[in-house]
Amino acid sequence: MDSLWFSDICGHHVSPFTMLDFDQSCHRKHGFSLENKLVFSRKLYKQALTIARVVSPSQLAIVPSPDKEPVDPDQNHVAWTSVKQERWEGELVVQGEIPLWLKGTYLRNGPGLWHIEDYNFRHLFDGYATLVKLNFEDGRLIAGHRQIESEAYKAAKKNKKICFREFSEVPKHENFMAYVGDLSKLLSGSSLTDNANTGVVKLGDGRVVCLTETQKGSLVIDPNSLETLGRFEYSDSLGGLIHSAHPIVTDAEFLTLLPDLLKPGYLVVRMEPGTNERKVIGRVNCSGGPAPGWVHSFPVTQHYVVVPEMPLRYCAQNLLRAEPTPLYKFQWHPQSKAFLHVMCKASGKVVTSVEVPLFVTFHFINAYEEEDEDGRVTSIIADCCEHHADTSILDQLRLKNLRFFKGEDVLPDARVGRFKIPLDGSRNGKLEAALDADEHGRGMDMCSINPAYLGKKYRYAYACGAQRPCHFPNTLTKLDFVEKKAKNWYDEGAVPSEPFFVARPGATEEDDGVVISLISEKNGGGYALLLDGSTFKEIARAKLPYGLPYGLHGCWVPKK
Ligand SMILES: CC1=C[C@H](O/C=C(C)\C=C\C2=C(C)CCCC2(C)C)OC1=O
Ligand SMILES: CC(/C=C/C=O)=C\C=C/O
Ligand SMILES: [Fe+2]
Repeated sequence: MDSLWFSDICGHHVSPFTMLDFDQSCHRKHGFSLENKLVFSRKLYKQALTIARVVSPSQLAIVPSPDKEPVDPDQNHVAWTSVKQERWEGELVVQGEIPLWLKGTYLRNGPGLWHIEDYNFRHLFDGYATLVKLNFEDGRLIAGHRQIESEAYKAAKKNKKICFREFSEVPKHENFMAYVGDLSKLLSGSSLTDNANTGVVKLGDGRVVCLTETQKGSLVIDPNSLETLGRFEYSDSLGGLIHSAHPIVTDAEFLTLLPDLLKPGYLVVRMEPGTNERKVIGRVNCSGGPAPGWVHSFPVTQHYVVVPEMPLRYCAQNLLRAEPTPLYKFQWHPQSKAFLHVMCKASGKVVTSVEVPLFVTFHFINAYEEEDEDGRVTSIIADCCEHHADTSILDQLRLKNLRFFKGEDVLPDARVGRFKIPLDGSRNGKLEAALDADEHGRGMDMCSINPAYLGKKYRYAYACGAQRPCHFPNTLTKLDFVEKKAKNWYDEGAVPSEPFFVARPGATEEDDGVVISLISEKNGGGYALLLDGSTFKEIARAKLPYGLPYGLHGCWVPKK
């Protein structure tokens, strides 16, 4: 029989199993068989064996061993537990119906492996990237996951220690001279990670790239095999080490922001499909603060790029530190104020810079232009998942906080923050909630929209909200900005990842499509979930052979 390198789905130990051994082992230890627990019939075993790719033992150099995962059941939710093996692929049993028009691959990236040997990482964003795929065709679903082979991941496996600077983790130095050497490597960027664990985008030319906040962490992958094909080399000489983790990517262009830490500001750049060269659209100088604000994401309208300047700013001193600070590589500068800058995409001119109330956001949702009756643009609306100008969400995403949940309501409140930016020369913009945050349990993050409405007036967004008490966004929510209402989906104890909207080809209604999410369950299981974009009711789910760790952002690769 083909042998599959499987770890125990219940996280007890790691060893190679045949599929049958795997089942028997589960039965021995837990009193249930894989068949009962995972709705895996013998027939499906056979199917899985023919479809599943055989993984060589050498690919499993790093897998969790039992003593490294927390033993307290309150602390080992599969969402915050390292992925159980390097890779897997197989067909899933579908309950319900996958629409026949849904043809293509949903890819989701995220930090899925949070330890090297005995060393456990501290922050959610530190984990080595795990890429997941859900390939839909003819109502069937083939799923898979695979570790991204970044230099940082390969070096960690080889040397059995962290070798590059991650979000909060820094390689340990043997002595002071090694630390000084590392500082010089930091300036050149060579000590920064290329662990592309944040998102994945499909460029207009079809290339699929995994991304993180470092420019060197732009890695091209094969969307079918999930193999890492190599680094995406930017061929321009714009330099810099970091960029926004969320470029705006359409079939026509790739837009991103390059923060300038030396002369505080941002370059707004554009790359055409089929090229690797970013060209500068324009530059925005910061209006306050010693450094640019963190630009994890930014919004665009049809004619403008909105450059956010958050008071949560990059901090050169914190970048150099060996131990994480409470705000990691950032610092909170309320006195430096918050601004939004609006740049014309065609001319690169900054048409306005307005001061806005202090805010904290990872994710902008969308933006659009408002016009007067003569068709003149009078203002810009920009929506984001806003954390009430409170940076404590960064601390809440430490693994010890995520793993330790005793039922207290500790998730800081968030809302859909709606900015109004006047274009009449006024110096101030407004920030208000777009709807009553109680509609979505005062949790708000990880959003998506119908991509056809990017930069245009839109009505719906999909995001993660909260059913309290909770310590992490635990619902999927559909936001209706016209009715100012939300529809919520909830499964007790489950951690859903970003709801991703895929429009039905030919649809004329904004919400005509499906919403895809991957759910990590409290019993260690997991499933792919499909909701109807309009009713927000479940239309299909498919159980995975084992639950996957939490993931961040995804993209859709339609079948050619
Ligand atoms: C959110 C989110 C952040 C994330 O980031 C990963 C990395 C490696 C970030 C690194 C850095 C900064 C955030 C600030 C500037 C320095 C640098 C070290 C590049 O993944 C996420 O999802
Ligand atoms: C998981 C998350 C942010 C991810 C950034 O990419 C936020 C969760 C709660 O707000
Ligand atoms: Fe993000």
